[in-house]
Amino acid sequence: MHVRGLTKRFGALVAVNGVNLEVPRACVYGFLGPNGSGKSTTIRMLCGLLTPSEGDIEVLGLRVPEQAEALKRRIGYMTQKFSLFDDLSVRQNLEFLATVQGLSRQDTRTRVDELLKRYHLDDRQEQLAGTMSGGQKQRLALAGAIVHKPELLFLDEPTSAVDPESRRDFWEKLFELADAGTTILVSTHYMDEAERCHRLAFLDSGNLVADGTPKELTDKLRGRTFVIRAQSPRQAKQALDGHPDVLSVAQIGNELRVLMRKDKVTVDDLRNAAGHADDAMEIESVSPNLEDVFVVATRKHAQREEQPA
Ligand SMILES: Nc1ncnc2c1ncn2[C@@H]1O[C@H](COP(=O)(O)OP(=O)(O)OP(=O)(O)O)[C@@H](O)[C@H]1O
Repeated sequence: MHVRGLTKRFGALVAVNGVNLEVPRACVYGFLGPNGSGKSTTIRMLCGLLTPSEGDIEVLGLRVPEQAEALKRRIGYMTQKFSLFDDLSVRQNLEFLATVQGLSRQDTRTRVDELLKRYHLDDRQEQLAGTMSGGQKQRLALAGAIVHKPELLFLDEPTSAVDPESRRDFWEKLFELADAGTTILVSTHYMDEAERCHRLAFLDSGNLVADGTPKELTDKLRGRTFVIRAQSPRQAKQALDGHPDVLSVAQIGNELRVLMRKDKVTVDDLRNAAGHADDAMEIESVSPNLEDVFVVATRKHAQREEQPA
C-alpha cells in the first residue's frame, strides 16, 4: 500500500492532513492515536468507503477510490461495532457474508465449516449472534471479515470491546493470518498491542507524527526516560514540570515517569532538577516505551505548529 499526501476535510475541520504511508505485504501495521486523531477516517479512505479531499492511494496495485470496486473482493474490513446480524445464527451470519462476497454454495459450506472450527465457534453455530459474549462476537466478526480470503485486512479498533484474554487470542489469530501472507492494518488505543506490530504509524490531530518499527521508534529515545520514586511524588512532579530540560512527567501510582528533552542526562542532573528536599528519592534510567514515543512525537509536532512560518 502506497499513500501520498492523503487529506480529508469535513468543512473547516482537517481530519487527515497530508499523510504518507508505505505498508509492506504480510506486515501487521499498527495505527495509533488518541480519539479523533483521524484513524478511522484514514482507514475508510484506504478501503474506498470515503473519498479523500486530496492525495494518492494505491492498494494492492489498484488506485483508490477510482478502482475501489475491484478492490472490494480483495480486502476485509472489521470495526469495533462488529457489524453482525444479531437475529441470525453464527452460521447464518457467515453464510450471508460468504454469499455477499460471491462464494458458490459449495465453497460457502466448506469455508464456513473451516472458519467455525478455526475460530472455535463450531459448538455454537446455531446460537443467535446477538446472544454471544463480546469475545465470541469478535471471533465471529473476524471470521466474517476473512470469509473471502482477503489479501489485506483493515481492522478499526477491533479489540476495544473485549477482555484482555480475548485480545490476546485475537492477536494470535492476526499473526496466523499474517504468516499466511495477509497484510493487516489495525488501529488501536492499546500500547501493548502496538508493541506487537511489525511497523507502526502514530497519528495526532490528523497528522502522521512518527512511523517505523517499535524498536526503531523507541531506540531514538534511549537515555531520555527515567523513573523516580519519591516520598512526595506530587512535590517532585511540581518541581520537574516547569524545568526547561523536562519534556513530560507522568505520575503512575507512586512513581513518576520522566521524559527529558535531550539524551545524555545523568541521574544527578535529574536529582538537581527535582530539588534536593527528598533525600530518599530514587532515580532510575529505564528503557523508553511507545507511550514515550507518542509524547515526544506529539510535542514536537505541536512546537512546529507554534513556530511562525
Ligand atoms: N462524517 C464526518 N463528518 C464530520 N466530521 C467527521 C466525520 N467523520 C469524522 N469526523 C471528524 O474527524 C475527526 C477524526 O475522526 P476519526 O473518527 O477519524 O478519529 P479516530 O482517530 O478514528 O478516533 P476514535 O479513536 O475516537 O475512533 C474527528 O474530529 C471527527 O469528529
